[in-house]
Amino acid sequence: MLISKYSEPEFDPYGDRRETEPDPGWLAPVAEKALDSVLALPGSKSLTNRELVLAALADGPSTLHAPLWSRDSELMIDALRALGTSFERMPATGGFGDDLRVIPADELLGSTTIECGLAGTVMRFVPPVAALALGPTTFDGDEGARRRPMGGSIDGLRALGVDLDDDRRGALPFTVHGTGRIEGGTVELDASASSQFVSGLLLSAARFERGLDLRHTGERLPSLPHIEMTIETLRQRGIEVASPEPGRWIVEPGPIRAVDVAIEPDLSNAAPFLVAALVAGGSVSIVGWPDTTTQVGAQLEQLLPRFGAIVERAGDRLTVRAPERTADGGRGIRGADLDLSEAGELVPNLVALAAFADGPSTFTGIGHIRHHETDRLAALVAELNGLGGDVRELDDGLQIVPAPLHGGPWRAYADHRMATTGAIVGLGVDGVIVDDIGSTSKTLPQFTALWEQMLA
Ligand SMILES: O=C(O)C1=C[C@@H](OP(=O)(O)O)[C@@H](O)[C@H](O)C1
Ligand SMILES: C=C(OP(=O)(O)O)C(=O)O
Repeated sequence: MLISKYSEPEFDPYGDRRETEPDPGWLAPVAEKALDSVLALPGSKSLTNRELVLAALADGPSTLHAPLWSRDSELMIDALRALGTSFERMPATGGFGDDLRVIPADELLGSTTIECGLAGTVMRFVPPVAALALGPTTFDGDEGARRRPMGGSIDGLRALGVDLDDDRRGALPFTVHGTGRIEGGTVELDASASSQFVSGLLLSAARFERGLDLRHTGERLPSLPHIEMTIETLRQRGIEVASPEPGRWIVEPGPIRAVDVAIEPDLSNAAPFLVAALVAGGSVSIVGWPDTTTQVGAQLEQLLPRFGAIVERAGDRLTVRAPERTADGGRGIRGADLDLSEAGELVPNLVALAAFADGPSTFTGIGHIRHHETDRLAALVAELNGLGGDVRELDDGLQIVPAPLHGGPWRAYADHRMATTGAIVGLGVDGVIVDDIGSTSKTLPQFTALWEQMLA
């Protein structure tokens, strides 16, 4: 933009109000009674954004039933549209919004800029698609997104012969100079900072001339279930994928079949509601819980009993009940020592649960969540300790010693899961004010409405 000496400052309709009326934040409601709630949840972010990419690369139009409509999925739609994909919204057949028909481009075209927001799935899954497009595509995102590691994706594409400019070396913003084709072949990359480096390459790999033989070289690999999810979505579209040994994946080249898919509810977004049953007492049920799934949120069924929860499955309904109250009126929540390397995205909500337990908890295997929407280890320590908590950061985890908490401000750091964690703490502690509950729009724009429904 050319700014001349005489230009007026850009008109900001909220400018004055922001100065005089600072956002008061969201006063988290305290649970006044035991819960008895049955909830349905919108579609999975991880499934929606994988299916969007695969549908855009497929050999014909695909329909997504009950996809997630949220900031992350809409950024993915915008990104793929910018590369030439067409989308048609269709009346819902269930779920929380329209269905979506995805019509692949005849030829993917770059010469565009893609806004990733704070979405890891957009910044790591779309660059290979941009390399398959003709022309340069520049990627950028929120301030927080520029702090998220991109080295795995960038190095992986470079090793495949793709030309990229990354002035900030391994971080946004960067430009992919797409030539319309990727030769493919053997690649090594270190995905210890994020499994999404692997998923991003696997999702596009069937469109590489020689497919992909990918090896992870780092010492640890977080969020394995998310890689399993990627493999499963590829297989559903007729792609041959093998994993002959841990940390190695082979994708054969070939057409990506156009299929209609129903998106499962987001089981990781079930976490705050299910945890609420233990903090408030009573029970919370989620309907539409799939029989089998690759979503890591399904592990809540095994994880919550470690804290004393009673979990039942009846048909498509998962119910979590609080344990018996203790003789002195305590919640009866137990502390738990857990390796959460597979389930990093559940950590913030489980930390809130551990803060109300009757003994300490230690969560390990989660150093990589320092690179999520914010440094989640530092953020959880700062916010809980700010309310009187006793949380300590470990090399690759957290130790949570329950302590009496008091009300006060809770910063979300633009992180949806920090915001929902503040809501959980606020159920049990009067006066918790979340500064940015709107950040839940990243994956669950209906969060406050569902929270109120749960408490009604
Ligand atoms: O592929 C995905 O859909 C995701 C992978 C995981 O990322 P990391 O491997 O970076 O933890 C997870 O935490 C994130 O919420 C979603
Ligand atoms: C880490 C997360 O998101 P992203 O897909 O942006 O990595 C998350 O949702 O917890």
